[in-house]
Amino acid sequence: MLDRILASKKEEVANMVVPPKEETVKRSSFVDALKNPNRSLALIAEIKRASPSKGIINDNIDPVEVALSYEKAGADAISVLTDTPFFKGTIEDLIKVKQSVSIPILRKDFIIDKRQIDESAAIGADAILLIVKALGPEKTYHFYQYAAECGLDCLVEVHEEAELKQLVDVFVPKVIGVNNRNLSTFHTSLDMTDSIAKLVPKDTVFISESGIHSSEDIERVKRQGAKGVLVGEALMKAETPEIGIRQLFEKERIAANES
Ligand SMILES: O=P(O)(O)OC[C@@H](O)[C@@H](O)c1c[nH]c2ccccc12
Repeated sequence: MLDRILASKKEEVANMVVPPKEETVKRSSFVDALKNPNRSLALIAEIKRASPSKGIINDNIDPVEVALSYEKAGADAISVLTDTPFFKGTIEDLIKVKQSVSIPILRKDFIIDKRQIDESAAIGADAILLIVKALGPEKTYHFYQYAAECGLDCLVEVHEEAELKQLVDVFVPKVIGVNNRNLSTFHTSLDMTDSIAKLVPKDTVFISESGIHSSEDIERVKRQGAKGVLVGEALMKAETPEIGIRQLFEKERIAANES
């Protein structure tokens, strides 16, 4: 599946027109937000209408309303899918969300070309996702540096131990995420967080991404060493985004009440 997405992205990029840089964008630091979370674990709450693995998740949303609810419920950052063919997200979603909240925005897409980094800066993203499996470690490094020149932070995503080992031989990013979902097979297991956690360099913020549905899952990845989580489906399917976030961090509230 990743191959299909990347092939479609290649075509998209060939036809893209990068919008002019918006000088008035006020960037907010993704890295700082993750380092100073509102809870014992940072929450990146995702706006995701659909995915190739789950089909339609929740098509009936106003991304601005969801973003405002995420911010109000104490999310530390918001991830906005901007890929249209596979995830039903749009660049307009990100532009509107950035204009409505003050917490940092991660552009979630498949970045394979530097011009998409220019575009991300122009539309107001604060950070971008770089997928090591799609880029390889060297290109990930070059894109990471170029993003920094554009004022953007990166979430560098790995899935396997070997990928992480190759990556840290080249450079150590400030934020590394493990995708608990294999993008080729869609198999999802929180065991991935466990195996990757052991290899993440000490000063790197470590994020567990995908397949997190309950407060038990949150406690589990926290025990495994994650400093943050990226959650989409569980929040998009909750009665409201606030209720979803409250339920995810229920154990934490109980612990706080008891002490
Ligand atoms: O909806 P979930 O299982 O909570 O997952 C969110 C996020 O981790 C997932 O959307 C994601 C992680 N890495 C990606 C790369 C591309 C597209 C999507 C993703």
